[in-house]
Amino acid sequence: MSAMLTVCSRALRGRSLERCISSVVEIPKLQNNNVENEPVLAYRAGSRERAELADELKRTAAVTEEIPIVIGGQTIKDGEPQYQVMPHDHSRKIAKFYYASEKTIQKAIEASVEAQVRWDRTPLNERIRIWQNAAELMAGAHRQKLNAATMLGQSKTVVQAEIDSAAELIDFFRFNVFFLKENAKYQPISENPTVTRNSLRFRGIDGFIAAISPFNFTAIGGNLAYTPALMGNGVVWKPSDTALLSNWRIFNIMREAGLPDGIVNFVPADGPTFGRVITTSPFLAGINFTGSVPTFNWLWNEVGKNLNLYRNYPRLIGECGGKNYHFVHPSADVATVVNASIRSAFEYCGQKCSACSRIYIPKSLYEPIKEGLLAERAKLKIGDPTDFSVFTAAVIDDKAFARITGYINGAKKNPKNKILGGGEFDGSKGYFVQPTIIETSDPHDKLMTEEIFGPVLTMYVYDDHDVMKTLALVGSSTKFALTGAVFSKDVNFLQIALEELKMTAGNFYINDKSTGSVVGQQPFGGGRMSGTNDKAGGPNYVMRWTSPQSIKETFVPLREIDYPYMRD
Ligand SMILES: NC(=O)c1ccc[n+]([C@@H]2O[C@H](COP(=O)([O-])OP(=O)(O)OC[C@H]3O[C@@H](n4cnc5c(N)ncnc54)[C@H](O)[C@@H]3O)[C@@H](O)[C@H]2O)c1
Ligand SMILES: N[C@@H](CCC=O)C(=O)O
Repeated sequence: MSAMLTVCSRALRGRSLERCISSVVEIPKLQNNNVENEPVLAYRAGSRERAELADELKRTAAVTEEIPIVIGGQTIKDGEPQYQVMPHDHSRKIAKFYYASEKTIQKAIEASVEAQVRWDRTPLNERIRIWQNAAELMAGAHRQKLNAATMLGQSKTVVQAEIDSAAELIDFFRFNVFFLKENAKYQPISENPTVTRNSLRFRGIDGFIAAISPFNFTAIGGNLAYTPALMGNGVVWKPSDTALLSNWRIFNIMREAGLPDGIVNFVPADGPTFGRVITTSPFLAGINFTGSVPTFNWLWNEVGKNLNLYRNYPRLIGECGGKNYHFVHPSADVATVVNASIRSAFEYCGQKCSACSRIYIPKSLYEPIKEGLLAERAKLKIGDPTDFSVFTAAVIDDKAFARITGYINGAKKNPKNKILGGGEFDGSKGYFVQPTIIETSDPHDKLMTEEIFGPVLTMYVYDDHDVMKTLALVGSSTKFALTGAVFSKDVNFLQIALEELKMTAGNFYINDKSTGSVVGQQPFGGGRMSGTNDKAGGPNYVMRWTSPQSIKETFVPLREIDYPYMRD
């Protein structure tokens, strides 16, 4: 229906209960809705995808790509150059970029605020078309460019890149469109639409959204910046220094897909400088953050301090760290526990927010599980991620290397802790830390309670008859509640665990590893200090980025003030 304003002349002559004007509100007609997860390609020897990836890896590794700041379509090269290096070979620079100055960040804010007004008027169908184009480009022509940048820049093996920078990224783009359409189906009740018509429309939020993304998932950068944009917002995107190249490729795909300049502005910057400028802007409408607890706490505190400055209450969405657990019951299947724990703890060097880093094992299963974990750990090949036989590569940077090895060195000195496997590291060529398994006698040791974010798995062995007491420790010993898994063949126990562990994980797995959530299948996010649990990949996430407006239109003139009972 096109927007109409037809004035009824008879009504204007004063005849009551007559339709006066027609509706001016257009409810968008959105095409039929269906969606499926992007298939994960296998990269078997001789496959087309493997050959295409090999070419792209060569092309990407051959140059140091120069990445500018982009504001309103204008490219800027501000300040001292910075470099993104390959974590597994840190002498090799993969990208050169620039930290935006305070003035440049301010300029990006102004461009986003201005663009938001225009963009919010762009019909939903037009926005959806751009997102669908982008998903097709990511799935086809640019898939291997995204994967190559993620493998070389963030040191991911092919399977870890494919599930992230291909499948999950594409899924975010397709599913957010799907959820937007599903949510748009709801229109409020209109009891008699010829007299009064009620409607609800999605608006962006006036101001700008700051998207601040982590290094460990290319897809998360894309989701944090572009889901607010889909919903009609202007965005200032600060990518992580150590994921710049892959994030830059997303930015360019969105331009190619047809996103107008200025809606998302690409602003690499020093974290605290960026944080200070955005939290002191009156136009701050929201922060879409994924990263560590200290950074999110800092941002939250700054927003609190500046509350009187803002035009809106800024929405604070923060998905943070975890101390994810595997809890093993005496009835568990040992092989599943071993394989799931190795994958969860050591894939991508334990640098998934969902990685298992503590495991509770009953005494009765101690020997087979310990032996299994150590045997499998010893087989893992660590090295250059472009070598297809490698299980995992290097940790992201020198800071991560220092933090993780600090925990390992601390464990070596503590008599309560015993390194059972691994414990070696070498940062001379790349930031390599061997997958490490530690046994502790103290369930409150920092190895069992703090986020390490590296390839370190700590086990605590409990007496079988203390199973309930140990279950209680899972939630009481740490402030995090992101992911967790319980392994058991005893249905009664699983039912108890489901209740006892309810608040210990936003993503809870039964007889499966704590990692590997899929968009649309396991919407992701944790509670307690693991974040605001807005469930990326779920139906409500898009709704966090709209400020909906309720509209009531009345088509008949109002002729009196008194109510009928007053005349009875
Ligand atoms: N819950 C989830 O969904 C989820 C997903 C991925 C990662 N994570 C968490 O992210 C962390 C790892 O990522 P990281 O090392 O990139 O985290 P980080 O907190 O160091 O950095 C995240 C982003 O914040 C920026 N930043 C740093 N200080 C800032 C400041 N004062 N103001 C504004 N921005 C600032 C960084 O430059 C980066 O872009 C882990 O704790 C992990 O568990 C959580
Ligand atoms: N989707 C990821 C979590 C993202 C955090 O780093 C998983 O469940 O493995």
